[in-house]
Amino acid sequence: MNLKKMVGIESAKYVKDGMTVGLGTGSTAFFMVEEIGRRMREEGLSITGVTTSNATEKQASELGIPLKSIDEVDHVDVTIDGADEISNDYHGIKGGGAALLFEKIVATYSNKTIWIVDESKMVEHLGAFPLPVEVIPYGSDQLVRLFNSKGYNPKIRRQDNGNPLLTDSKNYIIDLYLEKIENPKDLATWLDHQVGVVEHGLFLDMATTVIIGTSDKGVQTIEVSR
Ligand SMILES: O=C(CO)[C@H](O)[C@H](O)COP(=O)(O)O
Repeated sequence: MNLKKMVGIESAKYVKDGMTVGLGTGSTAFFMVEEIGRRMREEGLSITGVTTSNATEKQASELGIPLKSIDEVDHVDVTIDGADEISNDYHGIKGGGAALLFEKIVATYSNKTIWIVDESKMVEHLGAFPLPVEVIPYGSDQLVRLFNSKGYNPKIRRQDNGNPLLTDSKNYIIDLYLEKIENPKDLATWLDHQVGVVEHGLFLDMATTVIIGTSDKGVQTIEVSR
C-alpha cells in the first residue's frame, strides 16, 4: 500500500467517538480525512472536525464531516497532520502546502498532535526542505531584502502564472533555502520578532506522536516524550 495512505489510515484509529479533531492539510492528511469519512459512514463514528485549510474544508464537507471553526470549540482533542520534514528530535517543518498558519493555530489548541509521514520526511537536521514563512504582502520585498542580508536565500512562492501564491488568509509565502538549520529555536525566535511575518513553518515541540510509513517495517509509531 502507498505509505501515505498507510499512515493516514493508521492515524484515524486515534479518533474516538465524540472527539473534536483537527484535520490537517496535504496529500498524506487527505487519506486520514478519507478514512474518518469512511468510519463515519460504515461504523457510525461521530466527530466534529476543525479544518486547517480551505482544501481540507472542501474535502471534509463533501464527506459529510460536521465542522466547526477553531473559535467555536474550547479545545481540540487531537490534530492529525502531515509534515515536510521531521528531525530526529521530532521538531518539524510544515507549510509545503501553504497552510502553515491555520495548521499551527489548530495544533496550538490541541491536546495531542499526531504527524503522519512517509519515511522520506525523516531527517537528521531540518533545513533541506525550504522553510516557508507567511508574510503580509505589504512590505514583503523589504522582508526579502532582510532575509537576503542574513544569507537565508529567500524566494517568494509563485503560481504558474508568475503571480505570488496567496495563502487562505491572502498572504504571501517566502521560502527560505537554508539547506541546514543549525539552531531551529533561535531562528524561530528571530522570525517571531520580524514585523510583517505572520507565521513560519518551524513547528517546534508540537508533535506528541509521529507515525511513519516505511517500506520494509510497515508503520512505526513514536510517542514523543519532552
Ligand atoms: O504543512 C503542510 C501543508 O501546509 C503539509 O502537511 C505538508 O506540506 C505535508 O504535505 P504532504 O503530506 O502532501 O507531503
